[in-house]
Amino acid sequence: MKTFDLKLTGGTVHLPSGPARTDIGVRDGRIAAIGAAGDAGQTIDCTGLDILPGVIDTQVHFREPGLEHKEDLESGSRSAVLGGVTGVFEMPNTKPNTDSAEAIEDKLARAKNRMWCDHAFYVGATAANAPALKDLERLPGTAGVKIFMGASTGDLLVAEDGELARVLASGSRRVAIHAEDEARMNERAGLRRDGDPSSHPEWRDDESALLATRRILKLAREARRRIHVLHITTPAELELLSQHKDIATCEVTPQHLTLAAEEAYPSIGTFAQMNPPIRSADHRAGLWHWMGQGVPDVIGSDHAPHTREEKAKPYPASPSGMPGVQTLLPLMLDHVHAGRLTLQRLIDLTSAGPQRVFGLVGKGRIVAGYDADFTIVDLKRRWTVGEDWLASRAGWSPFADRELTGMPVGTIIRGERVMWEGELADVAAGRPIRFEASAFV
Ligand SMILES: NC(=O)N[C@@H](CC(=O)O)C(=O)O
Repeated sequence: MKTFDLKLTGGTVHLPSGPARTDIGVRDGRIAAIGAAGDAGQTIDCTGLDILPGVIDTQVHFREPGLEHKEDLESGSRSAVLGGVTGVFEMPNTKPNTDSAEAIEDKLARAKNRMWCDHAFYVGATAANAPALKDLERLPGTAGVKIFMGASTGDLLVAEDGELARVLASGSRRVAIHAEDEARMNERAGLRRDGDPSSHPEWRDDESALLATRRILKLAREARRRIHVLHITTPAELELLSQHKDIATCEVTPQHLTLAAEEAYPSIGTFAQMNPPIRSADHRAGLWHWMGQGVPDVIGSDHAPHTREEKAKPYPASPSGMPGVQTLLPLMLDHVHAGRLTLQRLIDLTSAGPQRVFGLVGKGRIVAGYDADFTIVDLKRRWTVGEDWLASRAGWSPFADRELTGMPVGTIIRGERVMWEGELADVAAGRPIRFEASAFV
């Protein structure tokens, strides 16, 4: 019998202590040894490549059930592994909404043998299911509860303080929040200019986001509940969140770190429309400032696919959201190449950060005993994002034709080579992600 099932040799391995030129031995889907000698059933030569802990994207919308013309669990997760992502948390604004035990069980059944990466599903909060959330959030394969404070794609919405308090009082896990203030946005609806998506950030302005974040922080403190504020778009929110680290974590997205209103709306119009909106270059600079201060905990893609035909409708009939799970890591590697953040910080935001924030079992670090999840990258490769490379059913990306430096070459999940140089394995074998007991207290 061989010592290992799989051995990765010759690569630069990004351990919690820092990068090291060493071999990794994998047995039974787990990391069995770092640096030890031994023979293996299969060896992958990683010379010249960097081996990162598997990238975990904690915000994707894969649209199944009900909206499969935009995406499904198979196409969305194929897109994920092609982009080097080994695990995803999938959002509840499907049709029907994922807001019950039946809906979670249905998604888990659909995921079996069809999802390429490991996965967990959020349960959507509503005024009606608030009492049940304390049980729903404990179902195996559940990522926890998601609250939409402002209306976006779908009809999940919990906007009133009383309702929000009831949701926060039901359960103990960290709750993911879409923080935009519904009442303020309703008052400002007249600011939307027909046919002009550049009015999107004027309507859903800074204050709409800041007000919602301020409200949820207060309610979370009263309920003694931990929260995770998704897709932050304003420096003011990051400054505020920096003072509430004991109960609040937060996410930034590659698109808010990369795009700016001044260029995006004139060039791609409604295809740049998302919630919360792409804002000005000054906002983008502010997000990078707070990135440098270590405030964001995770980077999530908010992969939110809609078809070209849907996106081409005139604003504001056009839906909000853009695909992104496949370009998350490539864009961020390009930012590393440009010197905007270190590779070590990126690893923290995409692997160790999600592990810490959500309490994943055996994922997020290259440590003996952990799942053998690796994202293998060529930091020097210069390439152009081609539409034929994109696997999302949406079929487009705001980043198509962009020249980037740094590319995911391989995706290994629990010791299986799921993607190598753009080629997929024969079978999709993603499994539900498990969570530590500490995630529930
Ligand atoms: N981000 C978006 O603009 N859209 C998301 C919903 C959401 O997260 O707001 C979608 O599901 O389309």
